[in-house]
Amino acid sequence: MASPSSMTTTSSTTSKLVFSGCSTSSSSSSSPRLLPLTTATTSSKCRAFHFHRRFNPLRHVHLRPCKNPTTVFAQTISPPSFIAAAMATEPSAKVIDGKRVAKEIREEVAAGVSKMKEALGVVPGLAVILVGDRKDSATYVRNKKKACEDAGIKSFEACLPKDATEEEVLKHISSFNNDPAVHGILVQLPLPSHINEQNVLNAVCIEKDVDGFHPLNIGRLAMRDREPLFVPCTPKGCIELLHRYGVVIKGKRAVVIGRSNIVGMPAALLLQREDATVSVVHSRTKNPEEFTREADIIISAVGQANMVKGSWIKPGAVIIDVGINPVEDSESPRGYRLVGDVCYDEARQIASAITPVPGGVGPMTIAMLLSNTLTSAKRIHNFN
Ligand SMILES: Nc1nc2c(c(=O)[nH]1)N[C@@H](CN(C=O)c1ccc(C(=O)N[C@@H](CCC(=O)O)C(=O)O)cc1)CN2
Repeated sequence: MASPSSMTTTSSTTSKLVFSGCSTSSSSSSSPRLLPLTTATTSSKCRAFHFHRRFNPLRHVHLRPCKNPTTVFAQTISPPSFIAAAMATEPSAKVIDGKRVAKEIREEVAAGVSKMKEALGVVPGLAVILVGDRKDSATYVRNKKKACEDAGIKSFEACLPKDATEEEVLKHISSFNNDPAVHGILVQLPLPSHINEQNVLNAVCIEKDVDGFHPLNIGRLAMRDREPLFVPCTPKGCIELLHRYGVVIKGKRAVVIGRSNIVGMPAALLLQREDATVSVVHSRTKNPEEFTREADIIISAVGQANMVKGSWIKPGAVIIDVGINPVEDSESPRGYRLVGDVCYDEARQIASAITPVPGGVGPMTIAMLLSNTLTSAKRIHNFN
């Protein structure tokens, strides 16, 4: 299991590079793992997309009930078991394309923004506060600004030096709280260590808290029959991917790996609100693989490259990999490449569906931010 210090949500591209292989066996991570015949047969039979019939973007997959009476499985035509054994060396999980879904959402938001502008003459506005000179944070803020521009959302920015005081940050928040052109406010995390994150997040007015990190919004997320005004963007993006790919959550066993405030904790709350039975695995969990192996749905958000091995995964599970970890790669022009928390090559042979890194959950974070900003503007202006 990851050490406590590495149990962060996503590691940055500026953080230390690591070598991290997949399998603990002698085979390399890039070579296909040969599954035993029994595993291969099981996984091809119950390659379990748990589809809603109502909406299914994977139209080429035939839907038919599995022998398990409680679940609907999607299957391609079942091959004889000897073919299944041969196929077991090929990756067969469906790739959940977050980049494509995020683009769709951004287009939906752009359409909503122009509708609002036409009807009311109001343009939604998002204010971003960036403190310090972390390269990764600066890139995320730049990408958020560009995404706003593309969707027709006005963006406001306050860039403060790394030695800015907490009072200065609070002053900017207060000014955005009082600005009627601003409908959403976010403070890019992490903040420099001398600034108290809690004080800062508490200062954002909850009606503009598009990151959903205000304790009142998180508290409502945790309570039954209460509705938060906003849900944090990355976990919301994870659930949106499951919905858009027709994965049934209700009644399923889910494991969230990592308990950060930004991803793990709210992801667990969201899954619970969707009627999953949820376990949270963290740095102090003994034998995390035993919990993970029971899960129909895995959301991993620890920031530890290739931590979740193929042997941790139940055949047919759906995997949402939130980790973005740089690993040394001399063949890449940047000298590194990004990998997730889950050993992708191994997982693709066992899971029924998986998000890639990059191009999975990452792009959804910004798409959900735009969506939350439009929702906020609509609520403030009472526009449906
Ligand atoms: N105030 C916030 N701070 C942070 C959040 C957040 O939601 N609110 N999340 C992360 C960083 N983040 C957005 O802020 C973010 C992370 C990753 C991506 C993304 O698109 N990743 C790409 C890969 C990018 C690359 O090549 O480097 C991907 O996974 O495909 C977008 C936004 C921490 N801080």
